[in-house]
Formats: sequence, structure tokens, C-alpha cells
Amino acid sequence: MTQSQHEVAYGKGSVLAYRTYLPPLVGIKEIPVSSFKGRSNILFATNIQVKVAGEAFRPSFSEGDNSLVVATDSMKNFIQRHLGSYNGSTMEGFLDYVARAFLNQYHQISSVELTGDLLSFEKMDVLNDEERLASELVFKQSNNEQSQASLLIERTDQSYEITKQQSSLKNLQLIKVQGNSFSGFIRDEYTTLPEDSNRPLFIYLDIHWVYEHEHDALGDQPGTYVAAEQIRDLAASIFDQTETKSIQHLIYEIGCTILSTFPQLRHVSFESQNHTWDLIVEDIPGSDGKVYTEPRPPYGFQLFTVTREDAYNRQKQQSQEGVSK
Ligand SMILES: O=c1[nH]c(=O)c2[nH]c(=O)[nH]c2[nH]1
Repeated sequence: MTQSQHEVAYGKGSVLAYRTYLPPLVGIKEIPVSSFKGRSNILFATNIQVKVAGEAFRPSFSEGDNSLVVATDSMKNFIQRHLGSYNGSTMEGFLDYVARAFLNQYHQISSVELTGDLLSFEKMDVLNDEERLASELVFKQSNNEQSQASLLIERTDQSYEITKQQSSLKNLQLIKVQGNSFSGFIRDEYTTLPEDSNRPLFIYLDIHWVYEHEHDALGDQPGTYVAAEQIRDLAASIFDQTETKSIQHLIYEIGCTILSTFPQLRHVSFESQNHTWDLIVEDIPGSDGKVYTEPRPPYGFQLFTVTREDAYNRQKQQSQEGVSK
């Protein structure tokens, strides 16, 4: 490996920037499984990480020469002030705007990688003329699932090129109380887990989606923008409708449905965790109910990327099943 292939990079994490009255996200394509119509952006609360890379920074490491160093404190100011001048409506668009501004401002930066969490604040219902309506002023911070975007832009000879772009829904925690089996797995001298024809399935999901054309992610043409809220509702709906055979099976179904719903996406990746509860009381007289508790710490996980080819084959298979019925 030559010297120039080693990474030379630095940056700032946990840059908090809260903007009020960003232009709202309107005009997205609505889908039947989701009531999501857009975001008011009355509060657009962000937690950003920036990483800048470039050979020009090597002497700051090897010789303590700071002459080309942009202080990470200045990076923080740069991001926060640019949230004031950003006129778009999405995290993806904001990251693109800031990344290009960094490259314009500092010639020594060869690439910028940004990751932004959109912190969730939900409108509270309040009494307004004897009607309960969503407040335009009072929000509650929600520590549930979060949407995130990330972007890598590199300087080329003539201009800038996006070399990585991804949107994500992180830490969606879903429980389905029945309608899930897990059976048919290898039984050998190490197997103690019984087959289960009907378990409560509790999963944590990170879902990442990548657009065919990066520009579709920005939100300035909202008809192609896919909102994390839509991905959330779609995942829940598939979970509800599917007799799951495993988490592997479930995430494949979710991925194929996301891709057939949104043709502008190239692929969808999953990181899932199994947090299925342990059974404590199986029979409650006169009730269908049971009692469960948290499982002990080791947890299983699954990683899978669903491609357009997977979705195409799934659709073909489903239409053949439809014909044979
Ligand atoms: O959905 C599951 N997939 C597995 O691979 C697995 N392994 C296990 O012990 N439980 C489960 N559940």
C-alpha cells in the first residue's frame, strides 16, 4: 500500500443544530399503507457528524504543522450557520448543501463525509376552541426510532462527485404478539431451543435505502423522496400481514415490498436484532394471554441487502402463485 492510500481524516461529532421554521416537506408521493403526508419542519433538530479527508492534512499529524488545519470548532460553527441559510426541507438535502459548501470554502479538503440524525419531536395534541388539534407550538421529544442520512462527496478535477449516499431508519423496535414461527433449523448435539410454531417476535430494525440517482434523495423534487416514516409504516404493515418463519424471512419480505413500492430505490439493507421475550406463564385460565419477560443478553442478528433482482423475482413468484390459485 502506498502512503497516499492511508486515510488522513479528522472531524467533529455530536454537532447539535436546531432550526425552527425550515420550509415544510410537502408533495411527497403518498402510499396506501402510510398516513404520512409530509413534515411541517417547524422544528428541524439535527445531530451531525462531519469528517474531512485529504493528504493536505498529513503534515498536521506528522509534523504538527497546523497551517492547513480547519479547527473542528470552526467546522461546528460552519454546520450550525449553514442550517440557517439552508432553504430545502430534508436532512439529505442539508448534508449535500453543507458538504458542497465545505469543499467550496476549503480547497485542501479532498472529501467530506457527513452523517445526520434527525431528532424526533412530535406535535402534542392540545385543546383549541373545544377541539383537540395538533399544536403548532408545543412538541414532545421522542426517543424512539430515528431517521438518519449520510453522504460522502469527493472533489474531482472539475467538480464534486457523490460517492456514497444512504438514508436510514434506525432502531425501530417492533413486537408482534403472535403469528410467528421458527422451526426446521438444524437439530444436533448443540441444540436446546425448541421448535416454536407461534412465538411473540420482538425485533430491533435498522433499515437503509439507497437511491438509483442520488439527486432523488435531496427532497427538492419531493415526488421521488422516500420518507423514513413511510418505510416505518410499510415495515409494520408487512410484519402484521406475514406469517413469519424467521426474522430473515420477514426482512426479505419487507425489503421486496419497499423496492416494489419505490422504483427510484436501488437497494435496501437491513440490520436486525432478535429480542424475543421468554415465556413465563403459558396458560392463563379463561384467557388467550401469556406472561413473558426480557430475554437474557446474547441476542441474534441478521444482515441482508435486498436488491432489485430479488424484488423482481419475488413479484414474479407472487404473480405465479396468484395464477395457480
Ligand atoms: O428469526 C430467527 N432467526 C434465527 O436465525 C434464529 N436463531 C434462533 O435461535 N432464533 C432465531 N430466530
